Amino acid sequence: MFKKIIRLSGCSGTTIVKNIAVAILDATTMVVPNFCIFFILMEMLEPEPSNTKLMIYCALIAACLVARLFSVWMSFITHSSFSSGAGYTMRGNLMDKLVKIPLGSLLSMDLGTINNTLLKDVEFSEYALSHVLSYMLGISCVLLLLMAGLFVVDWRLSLSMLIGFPVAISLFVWLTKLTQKGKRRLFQSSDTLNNSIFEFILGIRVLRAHGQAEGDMLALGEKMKQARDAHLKYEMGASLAPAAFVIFSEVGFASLILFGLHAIGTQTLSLSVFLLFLLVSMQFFRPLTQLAILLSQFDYFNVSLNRIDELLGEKELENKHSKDPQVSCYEIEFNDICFAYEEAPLFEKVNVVFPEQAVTAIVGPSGSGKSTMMSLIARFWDTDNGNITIGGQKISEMSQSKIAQHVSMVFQDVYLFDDTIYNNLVMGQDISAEKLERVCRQAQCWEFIQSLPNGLETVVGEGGTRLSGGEKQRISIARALLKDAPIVLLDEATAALDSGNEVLIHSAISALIKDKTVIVITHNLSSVIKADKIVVLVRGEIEAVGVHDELMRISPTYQALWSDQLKAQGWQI
Ligand SMILES: Nc1ncnc2c1ncn2[C@@H]1O[C@H](COP(=O)(O)OP(=O)(O)OP(=O)(O)O)[C@@H](O)[C@H]1O
Repeated sequence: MFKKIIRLSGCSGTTIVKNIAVAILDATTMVVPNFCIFFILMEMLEPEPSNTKLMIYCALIAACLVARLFSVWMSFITHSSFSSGAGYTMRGNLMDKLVKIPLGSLLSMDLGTINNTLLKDVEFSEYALSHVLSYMLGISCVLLLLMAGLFVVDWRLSLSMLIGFPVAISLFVWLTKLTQKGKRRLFQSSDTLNNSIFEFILGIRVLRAHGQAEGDMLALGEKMKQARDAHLKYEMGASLAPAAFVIFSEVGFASLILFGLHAIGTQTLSLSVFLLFLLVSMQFFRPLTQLAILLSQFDYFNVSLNRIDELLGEKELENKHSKDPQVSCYEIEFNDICFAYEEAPLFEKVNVVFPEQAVTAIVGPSGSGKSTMMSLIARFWDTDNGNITIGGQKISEMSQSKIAQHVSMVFQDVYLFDDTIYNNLVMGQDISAEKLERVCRQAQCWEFIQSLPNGLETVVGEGGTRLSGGEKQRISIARALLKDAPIVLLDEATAALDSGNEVLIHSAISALIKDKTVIVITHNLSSVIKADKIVVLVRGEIEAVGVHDELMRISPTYQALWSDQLKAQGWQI
């Protein structure tokens, strides 16, 4: 476990040595005065006490008090800087990991679990490193020093003090192991509840519209109860180990008194030594209770560390070459692509070319793999076999940032950040005011931005909640236009818009796709008639490739899609 702490916290050997040194100094300043008091008492019981010796003991006590001020201050600084440094490193590594794992895997993870790991587990680790680990270290040093001192004075009494330890330690380890499952259950119930709370907030509109405002459908009440029960069960189980440890180790106190009285009776022990043991045993058994509680908290910390470690162990997108290959043309090619989300393959040896500076439409029934094709081009997932190339260069050898430079995407669901329209548009790029206005006009969003109270400085709310669907869509097109990437992927970009918005967005899209390699997915077949190439996809297989007239002759699926669309247009509400 210590290896894991060092690995995950990123702390150096020097930091560990510093922490241990401070703990030893702290413990020494606590233990030495006890023995000095004993020696002062012994000296005073002598017929002629030595003033020099008494002065030395008093000076030692004073020196320990001064050193203690320093050690307390030092331990506060070293432990806090260790724990906050470790928290910073863990959070940084986790964020770095989230950037490197395939987007598809990331999106399929539970939001509640990621949130709990990034916030709760890291926070608890910080707390455990600054409070639990440091106190454990300090208390252990005090106990070891006290015991070493006592062994020097009288090993028989020392052994009698430790008589209950073998049983106490065995019971502690056994009971701690027994609560492992409870700990996992506690974390899982917290993740599940957290996830449902996220779902509740994100889906609040749907829930209210369906009279589910109290979240009954998500069984929030039940999940809260489960979290409460898991917590209660864990607390009850977790308190057993420290309780058993304290009870059995304190048997040593009774054994010390019995053995001490017996030894005094047989005149093999002096009263002063017995008094020393009684005095020091108070200092010994009290911190032992604290140590037992800290040890069980430390075990809880172990679960948090494992969860952080698990997330850090998630598979990353592979980058086979350190240098990004140069791309001079933007034709996209699928060569023998095999891909499966889970067990069942979706694509098996798919071959298709998306020509440069041409519009290719992908059509096919729902679930045939159209969006997956786009996700693979953007390298949200890595393929299981085969290569996707841009201008002949494998995308598996390109970094995420390089692919992002080549590819712009516009989806049906637009996400805007809770920031100004300006920042949502430029996305960190340095763009001149003239260019911004020109692009916004092209994307048909300049007028409505100007009509907002703060224009470009208007804050849009989380996810862009203060804007309409059409407004958000035009901003996302302006964003893609500003990026000016040579490849544009449009996934149902105009679905769910009213006809007024659709006209505006179609003219915005025309500006976006000019002279670009464009791949478009749309259920509105009338907009694919003019496409340079149409790919018909059925259950992950390419049924036919061609232009509209050809496909109307050779592709049964394309004919069926048209026939369905014409029927749907005849529908009346
Ligand atoms: N993240 C995922 N994990 C597991 N399976 C997935 C995932 N995303 C999609 N699928 C499955 O892969 C198949 C293809 O999905 P995809 O979204 O690519 O189809 P599509 O043709 O774009 O569908 P639609 O037209 O309805 O949007 C479907 O069976 C879908 O259930």
